Amino acid sequence: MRIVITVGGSIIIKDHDYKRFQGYSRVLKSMAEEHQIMVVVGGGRTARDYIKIARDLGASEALCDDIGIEVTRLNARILITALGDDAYPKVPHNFAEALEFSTTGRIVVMGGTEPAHSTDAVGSILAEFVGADLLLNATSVDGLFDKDPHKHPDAQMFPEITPREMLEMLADKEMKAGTYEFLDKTAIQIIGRSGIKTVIFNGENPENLQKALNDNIGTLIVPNTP
Ligand SMILES: Nc1ncnc2c1ncn2[C@@H]1O[C@H](COP(=O)(O)OP(=O)(O)OP(=O)(O)O)[C@@H](O)[C@H]1O
Ligand SMILES: O=c1ccn([C@@H]2O[C@H](COP(=O)(O)O)[C@@H](O)[C@H]2O)c(=O)[nH]1
Repeated sequence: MRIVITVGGSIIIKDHDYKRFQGYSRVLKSMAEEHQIMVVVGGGRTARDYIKIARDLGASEALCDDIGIEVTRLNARILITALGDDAYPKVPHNFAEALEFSTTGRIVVMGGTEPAHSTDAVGSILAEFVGADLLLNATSVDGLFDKDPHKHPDAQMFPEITPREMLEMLADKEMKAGTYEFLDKTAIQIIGRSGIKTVIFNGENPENLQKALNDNIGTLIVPNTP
């Protein structure tokens, strides 16, 4: 299978520990023995810190986004470093490059592309662009809940949800650098139109990347009903 995996900055660059990158790299290498793997890495707290400095200096939202993109690409380079020869050595800056690099048979790792969305959106566009069979969204919570589980202990996780239902949940969320909500609108719209099978799951433990392939974990995004 051709699989696109988005790895949240919230989990991979959580504590700036090289062992985390080693953990993800081990599992990704093992998955790449059977599947074609393309990875999109998020920016995490580091991106938010840099975006805040830029915003406090009066930078526009687009410039703040661009700074966030730089951080995601830096995180991608660190994962490439951990993967060694199993990864293509350069971070693609667009989808055509990502597809071209993937023809080498190596794992492709990228960060952001252009302003105004999250790396989750990059993952969904990449999945559509390369015709992926599966999009895995590894994040810091067990799946999509009816409200933020970090703020509401009574939040309930959806085992399944449609893109349309997700968009209704996000209708009045703001769109600012570093604050794109958990799977932003662009990501959901692309998942909706491409109909790609998508699983949102807790990727704090790298083994869950493999588990999300076969086991019933997290939230499955199912196609909209007509
Ligand atoms: N309805 C919801 N269901 C699940 N999580 C939610 C929801 N609303 C808000 N969140 C928050 O979204 C966070 C995950 O988003 P975050 O932006 O950290 O994602 P990420 O993609 O893993 O990391 P990063 O954006 O740093 O790359 C969770 O920690 C949770 O607190
Ligand atoms: O294609 C992209 C990717 C990212 N950004 C900006 O960077 C931050 C960090 O990315 P996360 O996916 O949220 O970790 C994001 O909030 C955007 O501000 C972007 O503009 N375009």
